[in-house]
Amino acid sequence: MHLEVNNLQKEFPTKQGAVTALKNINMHVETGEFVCVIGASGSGKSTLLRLVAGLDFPSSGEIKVDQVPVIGPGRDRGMVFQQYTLYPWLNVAKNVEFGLKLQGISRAKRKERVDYYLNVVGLTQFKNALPKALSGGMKQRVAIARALACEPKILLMDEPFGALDVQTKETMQQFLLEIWRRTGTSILMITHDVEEAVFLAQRIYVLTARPGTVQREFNINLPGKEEARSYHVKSLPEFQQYRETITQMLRDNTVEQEVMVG
Ligand SMILES: Nc1ncnc2c1ncn2[C@@H]1O[C@H](COP(=O)(O)OP(=O)(O)OP(=O)(O)O)[C@@H](O)[C@H]1O
Repeated sequence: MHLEVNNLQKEFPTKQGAVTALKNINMHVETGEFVCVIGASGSGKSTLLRLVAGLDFPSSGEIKVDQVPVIGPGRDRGMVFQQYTLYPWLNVAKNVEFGLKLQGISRAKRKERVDYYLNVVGLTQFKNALPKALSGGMKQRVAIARALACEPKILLMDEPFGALDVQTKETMQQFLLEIWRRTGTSILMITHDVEEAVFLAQRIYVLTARPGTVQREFNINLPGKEEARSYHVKSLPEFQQYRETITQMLRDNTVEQEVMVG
């Protein structure tokens, strides 16, 4: 899998004139990589992910997955959003199965995949439950299983843990790392949480705000990449260093914006 974003630009027409949400964005994700995009509010993170997902079109530039230009949504890219997007009237298993049905996959194969991915996310016992009976973290695990079940080339995640409480969020981050290792899936994730990005990603793109441009790319080298990484990593000086550098970068950005507006 090779995802590339070349000279991407996105403008939105408004009554006050065009707003440039993204400008000259270049980035890539390779097979099995975990990449985060971080930026302050308004830096165009969601816009970027929507473009990669094919839910909107760039004003210029292009996005390719394995050399094929993105011209709309496709099963090569799985999406997980911040808000739980489960069908409330379908039970957990049927939610996971939904996309497979649309793909015309046979009943036997569907059952096999649903069972497999429910096991991956640890929700086998809840397969007959309706979403309303699940906690926020569990709902998000169903959403991840649903996206993985379609076996996309890359998982696109838009602040997937943004609506969860701190405790659940930490559990889900650890859990996502385990899934990533187990399935070898490639992940492109948007977040505004520096600690989350440094903990999860192998590489981080930091965006500036208005217009969103890539300010810097970081390779995150922390111990425990191969084996299960634990939260102890957060107390390492290297971790703190990454966190402080990126936080400062975002802060400077925000201050510049405020000065410009003021
Ligand atoms: N449909 C739209 N029409 C006009 N402007 C838009 C539209 N969508 C986004 N924008 C503008 O583009 C910029 C980037 O928005 P976007 O939501 O992608 O940022 P973000 O980094 O995801 O922000 P947040 O973290 O607050 O969600 C903002 O200035 C926003 O106002």
